[in-house]
Amino acid sequence: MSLPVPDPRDRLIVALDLPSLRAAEDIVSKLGDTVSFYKIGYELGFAGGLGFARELIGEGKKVFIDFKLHDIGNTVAKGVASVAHMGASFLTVHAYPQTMRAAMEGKGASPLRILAVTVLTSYDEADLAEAGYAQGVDATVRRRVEQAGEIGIDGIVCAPTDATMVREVLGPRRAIVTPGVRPAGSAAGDQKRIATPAVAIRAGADHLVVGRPIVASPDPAAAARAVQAEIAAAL
Ligand SMILES: O=C(O)c1cc(=O)[nH]c(=O)n1[C@@H]1O[C@H](COP(=O)(O)O)[C@@H](O)[C@H]1O
Repeated sequence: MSLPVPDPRDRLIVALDLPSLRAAEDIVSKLGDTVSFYKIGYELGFAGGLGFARELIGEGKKVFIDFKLHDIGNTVAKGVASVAHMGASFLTVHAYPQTMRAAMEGKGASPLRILAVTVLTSYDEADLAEAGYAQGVDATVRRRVEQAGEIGIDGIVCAPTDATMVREVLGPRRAIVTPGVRPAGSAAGDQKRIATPAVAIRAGADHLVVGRPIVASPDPAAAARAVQAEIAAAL
């Protein structure tokens, strides 16, 4: 059995990393029907964005809550249950076995999909070593994906540069979501393990998360359409 093929528009997830509801409403209205899937993380989430997430869901948009949960199992499971009640489509947790198990238990029979974050795209070998990990990026990602697969996780968040290996280890049935996506010529910012939309799709990503190259663009809708066109051409 393989994954249901996402609607092509749902392959692009726009990260609403914005400081206020007003800024988020402005971008969502500029993006209009072009974008169907939004990610809400720390910045907007802690600025009233969870109510906005419910509004987006009410308007038929899909919402990815990206709070990268990691806590004791009971706290994770109950937090996940609350996100499931919101009607969100995706939620991130860090790929620690206890945390992943608790999250899968907490979502119950809801359609919420739990995504496990392997090694952040802003980390390179030196960052991982500084954080006390003896293994390098590849080995850490591989081990976490193996564990996520054993636990029966719904999907993985990884760098586009890891996606080929992740697909091999994970098999065809679970989702791969890649941030760290940069259209040719756009600034990397703090991202270290990046690739273009076409490379991410060809490596096996199901969904791409793009923030600044779209939300900080003078024409966000044109920037989103350009990413979607590159995705469509690479499929
Ligand atoms: O879980 C995530 O979405 C995530 C994981 C990761 O490893 N790297 C990463 O950049 N992200 C998120 O993806 C988005 C990328 O935003 P831009 O770098 O502006 O495109 C941000 O909202 C990050 O929080």
